[in-house]
Amino acid sequence: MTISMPELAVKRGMPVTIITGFLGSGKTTLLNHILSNNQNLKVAALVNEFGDINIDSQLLVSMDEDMVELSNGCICCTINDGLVDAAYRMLEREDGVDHLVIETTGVADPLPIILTFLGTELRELTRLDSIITMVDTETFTPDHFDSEAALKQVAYADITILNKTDLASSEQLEKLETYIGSMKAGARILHSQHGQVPLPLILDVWCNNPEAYADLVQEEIEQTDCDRKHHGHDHHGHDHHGHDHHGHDHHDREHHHHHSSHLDNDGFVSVAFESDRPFYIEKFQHFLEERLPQNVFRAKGILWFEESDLRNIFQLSGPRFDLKGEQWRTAPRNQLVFIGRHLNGDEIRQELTDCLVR
Ligand SMILES: Nc1nc2c(ncn2[C@@H]2O[C@H](COP(=O)(O)OP(=O)(O)OP(=O)(O)O)[C@@H](O)[C@H]2O)c(=O)[nH]1
Repeated sequence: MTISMPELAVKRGMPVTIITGFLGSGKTTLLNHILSNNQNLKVAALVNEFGDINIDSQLLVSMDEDMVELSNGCICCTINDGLVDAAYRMLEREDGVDHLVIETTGVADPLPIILTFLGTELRELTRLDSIITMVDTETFTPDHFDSEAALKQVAYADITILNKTDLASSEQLEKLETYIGSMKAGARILHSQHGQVPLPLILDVWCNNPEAYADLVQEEIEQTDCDRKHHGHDHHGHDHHGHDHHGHDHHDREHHHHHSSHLDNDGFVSVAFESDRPFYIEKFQHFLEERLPQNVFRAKGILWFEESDLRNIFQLSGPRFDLKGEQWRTAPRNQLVFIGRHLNGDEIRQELTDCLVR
């Protein structure tokens, strides 16, 4: 097979790990654990985030910046467009990368990403090592948040990590383990708190079996070849989407792959807020406790308070939130993302504006 990239001094067979899991389940926490404990293994990460501002990149442990690539938006399209390019950049690095880790957004169906590795020219250059699915043991229930994506994340897992065991009873944990075992015979299941699992259990484990999706892979290969014919030598040929002024994707169904039917992120939307003015701490706290819409499922951000010299990392996941202070490394500013169903962005932004110092 010929590849249209001129510079082909790339490494072959690079192991790839996909970390998936629902909003707030602990994907970034696991990635940080990997990046802090990888020792001699050179790990590069691709992080895809749902929301218009990249908060995750700022929450990753300090490391060689070139080793992390980011993108925002709907994973079905955006990452596929950029994924092949980004993977190539990693493969071509002169100083070499030993392992590629991809963190999906919390509302992503992992299948299109799996198929991108198995069904495009990347299949000759990479080896899908495993799909790891993080599960929040405290909040996950068999209705999987009414989200098709959440169900698929569990269904496609090669390794399931039942995370946040500190927040769940042993009964809850046992029930969840039985449920997941019933969905997938022979599932590999690990338990963790803050993603702390021994890396030899999750990296270079040869857990993915491409035969499991052989038919879909075959279709993807045919589709990719067909795209290539129609789109000249563009090596991924996913020329099927545009952005509106909010940076959200519009999908052109005509060219859209059959398996990327997960177009609406299961109804989840994200609302971003940024400001160069600080919040009054009391007003912000009042907003969180009294005014925050019930349907906010997840929020995260970097907060600047009038009353504090610290950069406050804000995390809200399901029923709980926390703030952690650390030193600013940049000029202070506020950056926040709220994620949920049926959110009224204007209302949330107005509430937040009212918390700012004038
Ligand atoms: N108590 C407890 N909190 C945890 C654990 N693992 C992660 N968290 C917290 O859960 C919150 C969400 O974790 P993240 O790693 O950001 O989750 P994520 O899956 O990357 O979230 P999205 O980016 O929204 O998809 C953070 O506040 C973490 O500190 C755990 O085992 N126990």
